Amino acid sequence: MRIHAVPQRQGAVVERARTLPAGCLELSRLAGDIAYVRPYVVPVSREDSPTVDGVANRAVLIANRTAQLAALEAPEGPVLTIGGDCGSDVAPIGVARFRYGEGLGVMWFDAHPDLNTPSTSPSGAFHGMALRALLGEGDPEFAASPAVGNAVLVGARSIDPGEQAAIDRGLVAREGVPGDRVYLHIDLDVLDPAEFSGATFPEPGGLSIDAVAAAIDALPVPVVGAGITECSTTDRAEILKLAPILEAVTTALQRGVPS
Ligand SMILES: NC(=[NH2+])NCCC[C@H](N)C(=O)O
Repeated sequence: MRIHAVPQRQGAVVERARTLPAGCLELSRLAGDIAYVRPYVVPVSREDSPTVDGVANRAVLIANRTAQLAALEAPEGPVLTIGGDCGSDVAPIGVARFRYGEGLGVMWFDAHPDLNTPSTSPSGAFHGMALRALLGEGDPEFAASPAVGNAVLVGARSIDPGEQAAIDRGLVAREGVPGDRVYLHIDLDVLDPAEFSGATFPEPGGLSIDAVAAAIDALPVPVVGAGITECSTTDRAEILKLAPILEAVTTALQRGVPS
């Protein structure tokens, strides 16, 4: 397997996002130690760019995607992406959708559904639009084509009105396993901030680290890719708490896909 560290912060606009790049690098080191893989750091921009068409830092995000797509050309798989904001998981999931076809489903472990469009977003932050883009909607520049057909939200508890409307019309499910092969997207804000305090956009409540690891261990279908995003802390003790999740994810990825 490969580990791609994507120290992108421009998809988040909160102050705490300033430390996302450093948190990404620290978390990717631990992931590398656990998986015995040297992380590849994708050369994303450290700059900002203006809000265009309702998306903050839009030009920078497009440039960052080009760097990610170049890294995703590597033939060895599967890939564990360590973000960065949740927008850093859009390119790898889009590539997985191409590679694995319609049966690919996405499990979106996140306190937020990330189902905004530029017109419903309260912030202009692309990380809040990431899943909507993967489902083929929102800003056409980012809308996946082919789109992901099936996604399940896990742990969502801070939902904007435009996101609720998308859920109500059945764009995503709230339980079950979304396909015969799955991509795991794990925004660390899915966790209870009382246990892990290092996420960029924490929300009260949430899942325990052990519950997330157990849910991954119990998946009945192959895991073809994964992303762990929104780590804004460099506190070693805090990051070490995440080891059970990294173990579960790397074990699932290394198990591979039966041919
Ligand atoms: N993956 C995340 N941390 N998303 C935060 C999104 C917050 C809010 N819903 C927004 O669109 O701005």
